[in-house]
Amino acid sequence: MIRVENLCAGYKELHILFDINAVIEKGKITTVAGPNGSGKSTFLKSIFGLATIHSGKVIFKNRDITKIPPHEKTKIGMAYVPQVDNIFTNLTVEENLKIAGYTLEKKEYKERLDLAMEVFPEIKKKLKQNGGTLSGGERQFLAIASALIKKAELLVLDEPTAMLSPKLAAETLRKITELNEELGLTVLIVEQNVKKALEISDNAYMLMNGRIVFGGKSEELLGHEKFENFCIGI
Ligand SMILES: Nc1ncnc2c1ncn2[C@@H]1O[C@H](COP(=O)(O)OP(=O)(O)OP(=O)(O)O)[C@@H](O)[C@H]1O
Repeated sequence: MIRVENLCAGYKELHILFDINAVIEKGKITTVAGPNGSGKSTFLKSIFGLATIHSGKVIFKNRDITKIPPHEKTKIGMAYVPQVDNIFTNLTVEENLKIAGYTLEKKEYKERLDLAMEVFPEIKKKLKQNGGTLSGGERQFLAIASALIKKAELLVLDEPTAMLSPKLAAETLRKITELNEELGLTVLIVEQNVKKALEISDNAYMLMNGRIVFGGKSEELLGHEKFENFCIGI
């Protein structure tokens, strides 16, 4: 679904990622692991158009999207859910969902809304509540529900369980698996809880100092003799 070719990226003149080559397979969950500051979030931002690409390419569904701005990317099936600032806190839950579906016909919006509420019943109970009053987990759910309404095919999630209790973190990862298995969504995830993320994912990349040091099956990374070494600092 995504092919990243010889990507060098960062922030303005700052270089963070070096010569990244990666494939995000359609219908699979891919985890990006690596120590703090290794460039995981920058990798996601580069794909979504929120970092500076110095050279290389990002191909999405066989189309070169390297220079396409983020709002255009949402229209072609990509959704990026950052850790914070992922919803409109001054609007109600219902208004957030309506904004997500503003380009849809009424009937289609209703169908997408029903689907999103089926996956996230927690949100259905809070439609009239202001987004700002939701818990961290509920905000994640609302952000992902909004992506579902927008008919996202690729969900890019940056630390979706950060600051959640272990129980809610497990529930969030379970929902992500459900979206992948039942709705066929492709998922690219950076997760602080790297072992748990690898357990639900198919493929994995490990970044160190802005370079890929491992790319392959998640189980291979989990069983890698150097895995614990890799993870020092995570
Ligand atoms: N907006 C920005 N402007 C300049 N530098 C940035 C910006 N965002 C991140 N960086 C720098 O880029 C480097 C990589 O950061 P990034 O957030 O991609 O790492 P990470 O692997 O996701 O880290 P963590 O696990 O701690 O979230 C860090 O040195 C960070 O300080």
